[in-house]
Amino acid sequence: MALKPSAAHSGLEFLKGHGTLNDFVILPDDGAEVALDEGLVRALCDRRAGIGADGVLRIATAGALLDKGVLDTLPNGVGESDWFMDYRNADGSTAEMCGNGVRVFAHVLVSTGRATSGEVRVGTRSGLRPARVLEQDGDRALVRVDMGEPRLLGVSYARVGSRTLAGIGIDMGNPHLACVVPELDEESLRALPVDQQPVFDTEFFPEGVNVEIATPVRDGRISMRVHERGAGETMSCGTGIVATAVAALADAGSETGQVVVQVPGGEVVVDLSEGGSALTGPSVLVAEGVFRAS
Ligand SMILES: N[C@@H](CCC[C@H](N)C(=O)O)C(=O)O
Repeated sequence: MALKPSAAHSGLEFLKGHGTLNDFVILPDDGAEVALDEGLVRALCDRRAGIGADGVLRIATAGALLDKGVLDTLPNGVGESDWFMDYRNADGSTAEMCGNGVRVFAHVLVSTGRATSGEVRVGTRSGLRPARVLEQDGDRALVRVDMGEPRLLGVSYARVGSRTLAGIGIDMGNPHLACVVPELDEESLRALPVDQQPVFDTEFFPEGVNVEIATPVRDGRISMRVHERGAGETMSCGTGIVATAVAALADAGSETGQVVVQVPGGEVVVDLSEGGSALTGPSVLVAEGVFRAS
């Protein structure tokens, strides 16, 4: 796709893409000219009246977002000339990070000529997340993202349907409760009402939380579902996948290693090293057009 940076016009140029079916409207808005308020994000993400997505990824330089007051300060490691992934959940709320989003964002930067292949510097509200497009065949790519150090917050609980599940709170830049359930298999995971908002400890997670439920590690693999803050159940969540890989490996007595994570939207690979993590998975661009904002 060869969408040019957006210019002032009556509609909004957009791209649509997904990473393991976690789908995004991408707004090329290099100079941060668009007033991306809650109403516009909701309209874009509306699956009937809009384009439909779990979230919006605005492409702008960090410097432009700073000038326009969207950012108060430059997050850790991010320079003014870096491309910044201004992420919004479908309900219009802002989130610090989106792992699948960074894969799609880096793919778009390379495919629109904003970045060359090699290491792509992606600014996020939780700091710099370098990404590398490992393979690209037009609208399909395989992208690896340096996801930073997962930070353990302690044990908490979520109520999902009639079950109370213990999990580990993990900060991936954004908050997660990763529940690895000992006796769970793929069939019983499918039966859980993950589409309903889980009840969680609001004192432990005052800013809300993304809740993941997963099977234990078997042959280096886990299966996971997620209820995302600000979006409901999604088919995949990159930050949640890394958090859950951390919890699943801890459950198996390890801190480092590789875990293949199966989510409803596909499969990704997590590599955990001392003090770091990486997420490798697909990015697919499916459409481009003009949104007629009313
Ligand atoms: N789907 C994302 C996470 C998006 C943000 C999340 N809903 C939050 O509010 O923290 C991912 O791939 O990481």
